[in-house]
Amino acid sequence: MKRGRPLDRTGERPNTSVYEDGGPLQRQVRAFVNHPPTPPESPERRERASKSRKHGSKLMSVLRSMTNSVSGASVAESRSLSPQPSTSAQGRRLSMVLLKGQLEPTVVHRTQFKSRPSVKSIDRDAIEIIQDPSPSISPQSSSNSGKSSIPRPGESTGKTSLDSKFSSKSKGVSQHSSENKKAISKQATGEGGSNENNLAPIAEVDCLETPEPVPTVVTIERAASAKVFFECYYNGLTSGQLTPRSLRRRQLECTLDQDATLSQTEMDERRRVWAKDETDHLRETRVMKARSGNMMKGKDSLASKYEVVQVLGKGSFGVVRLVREKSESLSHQEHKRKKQIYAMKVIRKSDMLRNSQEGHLRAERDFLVSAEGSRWIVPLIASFQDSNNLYLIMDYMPGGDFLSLLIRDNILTEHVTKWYIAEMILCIEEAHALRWIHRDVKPDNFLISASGHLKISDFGLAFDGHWSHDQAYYNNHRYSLLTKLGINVEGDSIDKKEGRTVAAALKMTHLTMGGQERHEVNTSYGSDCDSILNWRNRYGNRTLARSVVGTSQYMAPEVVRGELYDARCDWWSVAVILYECLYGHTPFLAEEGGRQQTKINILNHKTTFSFPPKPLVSKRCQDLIRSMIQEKGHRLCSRRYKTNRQASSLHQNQDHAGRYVYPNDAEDIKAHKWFRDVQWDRLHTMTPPFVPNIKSLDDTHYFDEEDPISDFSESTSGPPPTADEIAEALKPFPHEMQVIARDYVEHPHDSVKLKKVEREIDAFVTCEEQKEYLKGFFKHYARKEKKRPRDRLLRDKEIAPKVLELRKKGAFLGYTYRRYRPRRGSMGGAGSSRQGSVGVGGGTAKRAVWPRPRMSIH
Ligand SMILES: Nc1ncnc2c1ncn2[C@@H]1O[C@H](COP(=O)(O)OP(=O)(O)OP(=O)(O)O)[C@@H](O)[C@H]1O
Repeated sequence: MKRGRPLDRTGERPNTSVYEDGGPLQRQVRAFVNHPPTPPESPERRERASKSRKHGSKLMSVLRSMTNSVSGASVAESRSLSPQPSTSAQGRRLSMVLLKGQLEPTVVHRTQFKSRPSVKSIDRDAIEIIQDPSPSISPQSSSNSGKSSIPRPGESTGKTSLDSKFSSKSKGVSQHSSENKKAISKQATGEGGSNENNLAPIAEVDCLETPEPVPTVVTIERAASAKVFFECYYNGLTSGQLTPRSLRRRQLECTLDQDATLSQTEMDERRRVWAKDETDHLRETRVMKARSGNMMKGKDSLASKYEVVQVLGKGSFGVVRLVREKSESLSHQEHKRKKQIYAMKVIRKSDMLRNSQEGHLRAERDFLVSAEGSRWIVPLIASFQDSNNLYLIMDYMPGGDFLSLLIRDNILTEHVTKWYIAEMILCIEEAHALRWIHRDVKPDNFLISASGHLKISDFGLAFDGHWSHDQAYYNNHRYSLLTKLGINVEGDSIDKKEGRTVAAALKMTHLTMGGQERHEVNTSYGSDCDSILNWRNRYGNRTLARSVVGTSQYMAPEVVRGELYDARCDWWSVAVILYECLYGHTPFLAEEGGRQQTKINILNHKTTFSFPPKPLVSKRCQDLIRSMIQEKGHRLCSRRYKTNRQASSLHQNQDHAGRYVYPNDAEDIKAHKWFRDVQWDRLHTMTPPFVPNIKSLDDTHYFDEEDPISDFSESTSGPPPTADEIAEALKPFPHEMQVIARDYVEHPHDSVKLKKVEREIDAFVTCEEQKEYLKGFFKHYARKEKKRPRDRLLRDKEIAPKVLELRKKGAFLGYTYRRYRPRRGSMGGAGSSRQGSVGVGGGTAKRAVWPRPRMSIH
C-alpha cells in the first residue's frame, strides 16, 4: 500500500494539454506553464498528496477515456461533477475554462507536466497555427527548437488535435495558417525585414466568428456515462457508511474481546493474519479491476477462468450455468480450497440495454454486495463484465429451486410447508432488514442449499428506492443533455410518424415516470460535486415503488393497481406460496383469460379467494393465510406500517431508508399461532425435511430437465433456415399445409403470434402427431420478433449500433466486485457466508456440529 508511484507517473497529469490562445487568458496560460505547481514539501504532505493523486488518477483515467471527445459544453458539465481540483489538476481545469471560451487553440504537447514546455515539445502544426506573420520571426529562431517547427514553403500542414475533431473550426484556422506560411516564406527568402533571433510576441487572433463545436450523440453518451460513474462513485465514498474493511475489523475485535481464553500473543497473531488477508484481498480485487479494463476491450475475459459444466436455468435476460474454476487460473492457496464449483449468471448487456434495465441490474448487483455474509441470501462471490455480458458468480445451490421441489411433490404436508414458509419468512426478513423489497417472491426464487436450507435469489426486481436504481435517472442524464444541446434523434418509423422531438419525448417519459422532478438537478442548489449528491439524496430518492413488476400470480393487489406500495407486498406473495404448497395451485390463477384475468381475480380477492374443501388444512393455517391475503392496510406483518402512517410519510418526501420497508417487519406473522412451535432463532441449525442427496460437488441431478436447457449463445446464434431445409422439414405434409407452414415461418413472431399459430394448428383436421410436429417446426424455424427498444436512441437505425456499443462499454462501470474470503480463519468463521452451501453430502459435513433437534410440527 505504501509503495507510491512517483508524482509525475501517477497518471493524473496529462501528457498533452490543450490550451486556448487568447489575450489575458493566454497570459494566464503562460503564467501557469512557467510556474507549474510545486510539489508538497513535507514528507507527510507528499505522501498524502501522492495518495490522493493515486486515488484521483484512476478516476481521471476513466474520465479521460469516457470523455475523449467531449465537447466544450459537455466537458463543462462533467467538470461540475468532478472533485475539487487538486493543484495538479489546475492545468486541465484551466484548459477547460479556456476551451469553454471558444477561443482559437494553441496546442502544447507536454510529456512531463511538471517541466516547462520547451519549444521542442510544441507541436509543429500548432506553431504554424499560432505564429504571427510578423516579420520578426526568423527561420533561424525556430530552428533553435531542434525540431523543424515551421513548415517550409510548399510543405503541407498536418491537422491539430482540435482541428481534427471540430472540422468546422479548422477553416478559420487554416486561413491564418496560409497567411503565416506566406509570411514565413517571405522571411525565408529574405523579404521580410529584420532577422533578429528573438521570438516575436504571439498575436491575438480574433475568432469571434468561429462556430461552436457541435457535440454529437457520441459525446452525449460518453458524458452521461462519465457523470453517472462519478455520481455513483462519490456517493459511495461520501455516504459516511463504514467500509466493509472497517466492519470486518470491528467484527474481529468483537470476536477477540469475547474469547477470554486468548493470550495477548494469540490476539496479536490473529490481527496480523487478518491484516495479511485484507492485503491479499485488496491486491486480488485490484488485479480483477485492472483486468476488467482489458475485458472491455474484448482482449480477455474473467469468464474464461471458468469452464461450463451445465446450464442450470434460464431467466428473462440470461442463463445460469454451473461452472468450475479452471485449475490453471487458481493460485496455490486456491487449489487447497474445496469450493471450485459456482453458479454463474450471465446477462447479455445488449438485451438489458434495449429494455432499459440498467437500474434493475445495478440494483441486483448492489443488493447482493450489501448482503455479504448473509445466511439467507444466495452469496455472491464476484461480479464482473466483459464487452458483451455481465457476470454474477454465486455459490451453487445444488438442491435446485423450490418450484422444482413443488413440482416433484405436487402438494406438501402442513408441517413440511411450515418449515419452508418459516425459512422463506427469514429470507425475506433479511432482505427487508437491508431495506430492500424483493418484489418477485415466488417458489422459483428460493434455492435449496446443499444442507437443505433455503436461500432467496434473483434480485433482478429488488428495490431500495435509491436514485441509482431508477431507470429514469439514466434516461434523464442522456435526454436532458440532448435537449440542452438541441440535438434531435429521429428514432424509428413509429417515432417519425408521431413526430415528437426529443424534448417532447423526454417530457412524456417524465410524465409517466415522474423522472424530471426527481433527477434533474436544480442548478440553484449549487453545482459542486457535494451539492449535487446532496440534492440527489434528498430528492432523487423519492423513487417510490409503484411499477407493476413481478409474476402476476404472486402479485399483491396494490402492485397490480400500480399504486404506491411498500415491503408489505412481499408478505402477500408468501401467503400465495403457502396456499400453493398446501393446495397444489395458486389461489388467483385464471384457467382462461391468461394473465389479465389472473390480475382481475387478484383485484377482486374479497370475492374470488376461497379455500378448496380438499386437502384438509388446519383452521390456524387458514387463518394465517386469510390474514395475509388482505389489502395492505389490514395485512398481517408489522403494525409499524400502520402506526407510522407509512402512506402519508411517502408523500412528504421522506428519505427512502427505513420509510417504506421496516426491518423485522415479520414480527406479527412470526407470532401467529400456526408458527407457535417454530424456533426461529435456531431454524438454521436444524435438519430440514429434505436434504439433497449430492454425490459430488458438481452434481446437477436436481436441475435435470427432460429437454436440456439451451445456452443463450446456442439459442440465438446461427443463420436462418434455408428454403431447402424448410422444404425438407415439410416433406411429409400435403401441399396446402406446406404453404400455411411456410407462411408461419416467414414472419417474425412474438408470444401472442406463437399462441395464435398453435391454436390454428390445433384446429387442423389431422392427427395429433402431425400437429405436434408442426408446432415444433414453427418453434424451431420461426424467427422471434425483436422487441422495440424502449430508448429512442436505440431505436434510431442510424445511431443505434454506435450508441449500443458505447453503452455496453460505459453503462456498467463499477460493476466489478470480489467477495472477501479469509483463508486462514482469522475471522473465526465470520466474514464469509455463515451457512455452508456447497460441500459433498451437503449437510453431512455440518451434521457433526449442528445441534439437531427435530422440529415438532403439528
Ligand atoms: N446460485 C444458484 N445455484 C443453482 N441454481 C441457480 C442459482 N441461481 C440461479 N439458479 C437457477 O437458474 C434459474 C434462473 O435464475 P434467475 O431466476 O436468477 O434468472 P433470471 O434471469 O433473473 O430469472 P427471472 O426471469 O425469473 O427473473 C433459477 O430458477 C435456478 O433454477
